[in-house]
Amino acid sequence: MTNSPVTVTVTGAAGQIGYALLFRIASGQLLGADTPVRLRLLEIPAAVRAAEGTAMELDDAAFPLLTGVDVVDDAKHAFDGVNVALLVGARPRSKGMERGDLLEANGGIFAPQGAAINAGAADDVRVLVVGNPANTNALIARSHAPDVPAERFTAMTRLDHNRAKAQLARKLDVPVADLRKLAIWGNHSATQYPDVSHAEAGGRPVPGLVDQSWLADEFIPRVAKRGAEIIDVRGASSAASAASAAIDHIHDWVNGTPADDWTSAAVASDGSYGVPEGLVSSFPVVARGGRYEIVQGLDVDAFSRSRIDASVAELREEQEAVQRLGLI
Ligand SMILES: NC(=O)c1ccc[n+]([C@@H]2O[C@H](COP(=O)([O-])OP(=O)(O)OC[C@H]3O[C@@H](n4cnc5c(N)ncnc54)[C@H](O)[C@@H]3O)[C@@H](O)[C@H]2O)c1
Ligand SMILES: O=C(O)C[C@H](O)C(=O)O
Repeated sequence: MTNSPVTVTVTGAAGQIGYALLFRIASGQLLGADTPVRLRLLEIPAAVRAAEGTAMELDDAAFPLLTGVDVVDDAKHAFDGVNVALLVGARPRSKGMERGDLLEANGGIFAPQGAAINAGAADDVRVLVVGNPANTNALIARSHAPDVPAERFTAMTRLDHNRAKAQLARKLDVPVADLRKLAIWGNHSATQYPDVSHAEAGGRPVPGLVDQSWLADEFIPRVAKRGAEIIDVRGASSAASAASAAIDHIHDWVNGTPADDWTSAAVASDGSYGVPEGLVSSFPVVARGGRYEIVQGLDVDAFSRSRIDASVAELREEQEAVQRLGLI
């Protein structure tokens, strides 16, 4: 990143994730304390006034790194010259819905946004899709942006990764900072596979520290269904934790992951680990030189294989569904 202002566009800026995200971006937590930021807030017309209220609060916070805030209701303007695009704006699910139920409702948002990114984004644009169903929305946006390298369209599974870390730390009674090499595979949905088979706690292999029944019957479903659990308990879907994970995802993409660790992100598959090329699937990834790269050469045992295959099968079904809807 340079020291000239970076343009960051946040869609759904008046929503609950937007409200938790914007102040952290403006304070420098997204890109670092030396990088000035220009914010673009995209909303639907009915929510523009609320976004303008948030822009007023951003002014009032007097962030030294914030060089300007624009509130807009058209995608073309929102993505003109954008360097970092956070596609949050979408309808969240309510109690009893699966994320797949949102496919049609939210799919229509991401085709025009992909086209607007294709038309106007900066050459170094990085896109993170947060709005659900995030993996397939990223696929839709990417398919309308043929001039942007596929690797620039990612979807968020960092919240799942962070949730997995928190659950494992609690089980082992260790600080989260002691944990390395967890991975989320597949879809950001209940089929996702939170994988600890390569994980370490304070340098010790995690598989020797937990039993398989805890992993299969408690840990995996707890992490995979945490979104629904939050909706049930909080009465609204995760917001501050989702914003925090979005900050982590972009921060690491730009600044790199630590040498002795990896993280998780949903990226365009290159066919690694048998995941069909092009699907936006979560993998263990490292960030080097401003690029996310899939960690290669990991052993995948039979249990992991069946979990990864199940989640990838769901991604293929979603891909076929949006093909039928004419969205890709
Ligand atoms: N990937 C993840 O880990 C993760 C985690 C939490 C939430 N989510 C998803 O993030 C999305 C947003 O959640 P939220 O709680 O902030 O919802 P919210 O309803 O509070 O806010 C969504 C905002 O998006 C706006 N919006 C709708 N269509 C738009 C469009 N075409 N362009 C711009 N803005 C538009 C709405 O006006 C609203 O202000 C949901 O899809 C939710 O399921 C994903
Ligand atoms: O679960 C949801 O619908 C919201 C979000 O994807 C989450 O994981 O919290």
